[in-house]
Amino acid sequence: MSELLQQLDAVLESRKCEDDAEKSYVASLHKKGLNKILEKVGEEATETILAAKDAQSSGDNQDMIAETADLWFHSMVMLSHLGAGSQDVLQELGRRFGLSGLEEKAARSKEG
Ligand SMILES: N=c1c2ncn([C@@H]3O[C@H](COP(=O)(O)OP(=O)(O)OP(=O)(O)O)[C@@H](O)[C@H]3O)c2ncn1[C@@H]1O[C@H](COP(=O)(O)O)[C@@H](O)[C@H]1O
Repeated sequence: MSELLQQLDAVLESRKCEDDAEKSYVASLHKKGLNKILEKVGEEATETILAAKDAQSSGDNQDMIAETADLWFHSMVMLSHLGAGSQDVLQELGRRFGLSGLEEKAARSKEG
């Protein structure tokens, strides 16, 4: 699965050199710039929340899964636009793996 994210990262990166925004959605986002990309991330986050509420009442997860894919994808475009990638996020999740969220929070408040 991480291989798929890596492949998608490479495609997103290559779209920075694609001049024809008519041919590529990702190139069009890179060209419009960070504000447009962030607008899409916010829009997809809202759509994911609404789809999750619908999934709870209908018992059908399909739309929620599709909206989450849109959110992940646009977040990956954001990372790529700023010179980061999904592997950086996976590394951070790996670092946190097995570390209880409550323990981590308690350690943070002791530090502060
Ligand atoms: N995974 C995706 C992906 N997911 C969603 N989308 C596009 O995201 C767009 C925005 O979704 P919306 O539901 O908001 O659609 P919309 O209302 O038409 O969008 P706006 O007019 O508001 O911009 C749609 O056009 C979707 O097709 C994606 N576009 C591309 N990819 C991947 O990125 C690769 C490169 O894409 P291109 O750069 O277009 O070749 C593709 O091969 C795919 O692997």
